[in-house]
Amino acid sequence: MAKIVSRQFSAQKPKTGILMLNMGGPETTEDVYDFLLRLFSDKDLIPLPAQSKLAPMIAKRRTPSIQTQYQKIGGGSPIKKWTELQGQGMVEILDKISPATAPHKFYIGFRYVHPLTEESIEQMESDGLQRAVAFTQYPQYSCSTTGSSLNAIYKHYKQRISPSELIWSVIDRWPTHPGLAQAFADNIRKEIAKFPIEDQDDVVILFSAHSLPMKVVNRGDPYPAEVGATVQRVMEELGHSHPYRLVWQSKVGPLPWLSPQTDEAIKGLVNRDKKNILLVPIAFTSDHIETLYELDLEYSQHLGSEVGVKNIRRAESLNNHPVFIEALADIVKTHLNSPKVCNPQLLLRCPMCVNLTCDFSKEFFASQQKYLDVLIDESHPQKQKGSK
Ligand SMILES: C=CC1=C(C)c2cc3[nH]c(cc4nc(cc5[nH]c(cc1n2)c(C)c5CCC(=O)O)C(CCC(=O)O)=C4C)c(C)c3C=C
Ligand code: FES
Ligand SMILES: [Fe+2]
Repeated sequence: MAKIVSRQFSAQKPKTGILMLNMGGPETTEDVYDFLLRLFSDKDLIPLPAQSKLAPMIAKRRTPSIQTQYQKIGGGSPIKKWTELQGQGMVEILDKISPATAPHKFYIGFRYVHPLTEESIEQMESDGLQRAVAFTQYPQYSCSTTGSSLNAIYKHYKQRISPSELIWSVIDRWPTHPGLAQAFADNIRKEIAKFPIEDQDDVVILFSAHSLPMKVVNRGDPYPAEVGATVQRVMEELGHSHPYRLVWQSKVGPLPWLSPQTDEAIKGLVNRDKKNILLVPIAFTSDHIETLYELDLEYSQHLGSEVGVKNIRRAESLNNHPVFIEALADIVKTHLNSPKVCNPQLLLRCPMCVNLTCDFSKEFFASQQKYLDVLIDESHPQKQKGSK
């Protein structure tokens, strides 16, 4: 369908909307069931037989234990608070460094809690933006995370009756952005400095990322390689000051997942007399249950003393690190300056993908290119006249 690209923008009205995509987490223990229900209903994350019947059963069964975990970290997930701070900081910088696309407004699009991606899209439509950027907050691309959020945008438009006025483009991954690596390196240096001085040279850096089922890895999911790329950039930034490993946490269910598991790696290192360990959550940018519960309580406190570590600490999550916020703004500015709706990498399906939604969703984003071309031509009238 044709879109009207020429519109007047007043100083107050946002011109560019940035939809910050993430999974989200329950704000209170009362929200846990709904969070789990949406998560287990997501066919792009966990395809289950008879999903609409099984999802409520599994969600119900898991709710009490997940509620206990959230209770132990203060009653809920802080992800919305951090995303709001990150978004606010990012648009303030963008208004300064990218005046041509200002005013910028950020929106939060969570997959499993409010504000849901679909709700924020409708808000963006009614705000009458000139263009909309889907900006994943997962630095590394997995079809189970960013892919699922992008599929949700496609599915929303597929069932939407009124015509859309938005021109969508996508920032789908940024695993090696220099600001991301610098912010991680800064938090690592600060945390190593908190080890007893005589132990600081002995520290092993254990980068820990959420694991993936081997079925997903073997389908050709890009996430493991991209997490590895982030680790390499961070280690370069640190001048390879310490030895390190990349390990995987939060396996769910009985099937094989990518390993070594973080808890087993801690045990294995201690058994090999490496007893000063720094844990670094590398695939999520703000605090969440895996950092605050799994890494801090389960591994650092309980497992650590059980297996006899000397010192075990965790690097702070990026949260509102100023270098990280600058990086978010820089990623968006570079994207807005580019004539492309997305990275060519987004348009390639996994070699073993059997999910047709991936195909349709990639087509949907690729189809936005013709509208973006018109918008770019309209914003550079001299270029249009001057050249052939
Ligand atoms: C980059 C991070 C993540 C990837 C990749 C990922 C893949 C993935 N996850 C599941 C299953 C579950 N994940 C659950 C929670 C959860 N997952 C991530 C991140 C990634 N998941 C986070 C940060 C969280 C916790 C949210 C929080 O508030 O901290 C859960 C629910 C919890 C539970 O029931 O144990 C499930 C289930 C799969 C199957 C998968 C890849 C296919
Ligand atoms: S599962 Fe990766 S593109 Fe479909
Ligand atoms: Fe997960």
